[in-house]
Amino acid sequence: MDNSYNPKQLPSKEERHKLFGSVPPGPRTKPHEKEKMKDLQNTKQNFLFELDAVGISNVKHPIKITSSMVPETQTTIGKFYFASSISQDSKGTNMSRFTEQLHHYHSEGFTLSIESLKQFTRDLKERLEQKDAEVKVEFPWFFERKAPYTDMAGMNHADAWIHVRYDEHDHHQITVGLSGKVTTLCPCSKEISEYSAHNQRGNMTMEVELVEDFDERQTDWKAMLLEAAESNASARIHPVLKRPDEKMVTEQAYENPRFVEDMVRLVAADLYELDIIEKFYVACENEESIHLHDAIASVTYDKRTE
Ligand SMILES: Nc1nc2c(ncn2[C@@H]2O[C@H](COP(=O)(O)OP(=O)(O)OP(=O)(O)O)[C@@H](O)[C@H]2O)c(=O)[nH]1
Repeated sequence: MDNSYNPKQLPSKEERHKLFGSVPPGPRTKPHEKEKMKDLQNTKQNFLFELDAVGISNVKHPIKITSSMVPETQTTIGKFYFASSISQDSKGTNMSRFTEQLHHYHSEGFTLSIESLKQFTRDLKERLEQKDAEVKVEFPWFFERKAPYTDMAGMNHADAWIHVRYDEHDHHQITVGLSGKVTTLCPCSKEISEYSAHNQRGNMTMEVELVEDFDERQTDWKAMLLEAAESNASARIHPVLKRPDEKMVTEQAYENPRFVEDMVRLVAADLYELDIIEKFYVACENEESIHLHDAIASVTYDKRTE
């Protein structure tokens, strides 16, 4: 064992790297210049199958979003998925072009919206030289919430996502979603007990396909989905509650008991009534306070099949 190194007189960084296994660079025989490099991705040959989606996922990037609720603008973290189909005769896609375009949009001060993602997918299709392109972005959305009696405010959040697909016929398919928490009070427990009723935190997930000409300036889809979930729950979730507020939400929950089945049906009815929605999926997952397991229910409905 070589104990000649004294921690108080460390070897140089280069020597330390050698100590831990770094070796000198090997001979460089392949070209450095882009134009001399082999372009495997663009090899044309019969590669057996056309692919539905080729791209990159899990791309975290700061994004600017707007809202009809306070705060009206905010910077949050988007997690992106980018893809396009590729033909049978194409070996691969040029993956650097996805993040290249994202950075370009970012440096131009882009605000994430359905409209900007429609443009983004059109540009992406061109940049990739493919027949379609899609982008999905998930992000935490923050909104101010006031207590029902004292009006004391705090910040709540929900997880939101937008998925825009641009196809070869120049059409956009727009899907948006929101996952947020509500309070639910058990109707069965209320019915059978002499006192009280157990309640839980319910996680509502709504994913809807919007009409192609949906206008975000008329409707904030995040606020719309949040309202569909919260207005049908036993009570809303609040960051700040003083005693008069706590009394109000407790009584409100007791007056509006909900099973998971009730939640998804009531939210489905609200979404059904909105003309801007063509198809919806609604799910409720209750973190039961009297069990270790959760209670779940979901419904999918496509108005176009009527
Ligand atoms: N197609 C493909 N590329 C990959 C894969 N894994 C890594 N890469 C990427 O290959 C990339 C090289 O990017 P390209 O966009 O093809 O580079 P390029 O040909 O110099 O770019 P252009 O000038 O846009 O044609 C790097 O960004 C790697 O991330 C893979 O499984 N498939």
